[in-house]
Amino acid sequence: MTPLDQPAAATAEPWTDGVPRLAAHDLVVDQGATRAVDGVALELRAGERLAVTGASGSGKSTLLLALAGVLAPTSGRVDLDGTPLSTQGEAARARLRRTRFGIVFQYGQLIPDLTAVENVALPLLLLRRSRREALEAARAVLDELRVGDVADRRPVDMSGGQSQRVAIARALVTAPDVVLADEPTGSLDSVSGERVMATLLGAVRERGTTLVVVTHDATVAAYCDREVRLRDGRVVEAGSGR
Ligand SMILES: Nc1ncnc2c1ncn2[C@@H]1O[C@H](COP(=O)(O)OP(=O)(O)OP(=O)(O)O)[C@@H](O)[C@H]1O
Repeated sequence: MTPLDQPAAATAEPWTDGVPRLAAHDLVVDQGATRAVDGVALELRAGERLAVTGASGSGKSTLLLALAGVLAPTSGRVDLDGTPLSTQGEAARARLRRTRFGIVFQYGQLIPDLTAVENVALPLLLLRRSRREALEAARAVLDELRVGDVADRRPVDMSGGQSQRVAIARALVTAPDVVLADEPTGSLDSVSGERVMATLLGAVRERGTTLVVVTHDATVAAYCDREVRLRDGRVVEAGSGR
């Protein structure tokens, strides 16, 4: 079994300037008639890795989407480097999502008609990088995540673990400051899931990227710096992951 990444405490920087990379203040998010996130406060420094756990329906995915600025808060706010996302217009928020955030979903959500390398290059093409530059950068990240050999395959011809590595590569290719991952190994068996998670944890650690990962897996949570557990949209337990 591949061991998970080394604990991050040794490299975690102390607070330097007092401004967290990502912060939620009194965050409330309604989903239809449901108060999915109900007054969450969080502060994450650069390079910190947070696991969000909780039962199905406890608000984990909604919290993640609000942290990314995809879902607008009903009240409260999310700050990136001290600047509220909500004070930015939709176009500026969309640009922030493309440049500062990387998002990984449970089922990868790769575009089926594109090859792995084209899927990974896409965020760079959306940022108007040249096709050649984008494809080169995409191949480099695929190699790093040990899926360079499937670069020219379409998702249908990849295993679940390979697809998730490609999805992680797509989230990392723009060198985002924050990666948000929603059950990124939830569709995989435990051995394959652990390997993929080790890859993700190692890659963000190497880059000093802040990570918020929604997980049901206690092992994953244990290797993050911190864990918060949600119940009915509220943080019921917050503590060190280790
Ligand atoms: N689009 C929506 N419309 C209405 N209610 C929603 C919507 N999305 C989520 N909800 C409700 O909001 C609450 C939180 O859902 P959310 O998906 O954030 O939880 P979760 O912890 O991520 O669950 P899971 O582990 O099953 O993915 C649940 O009660 C859910 O039914």
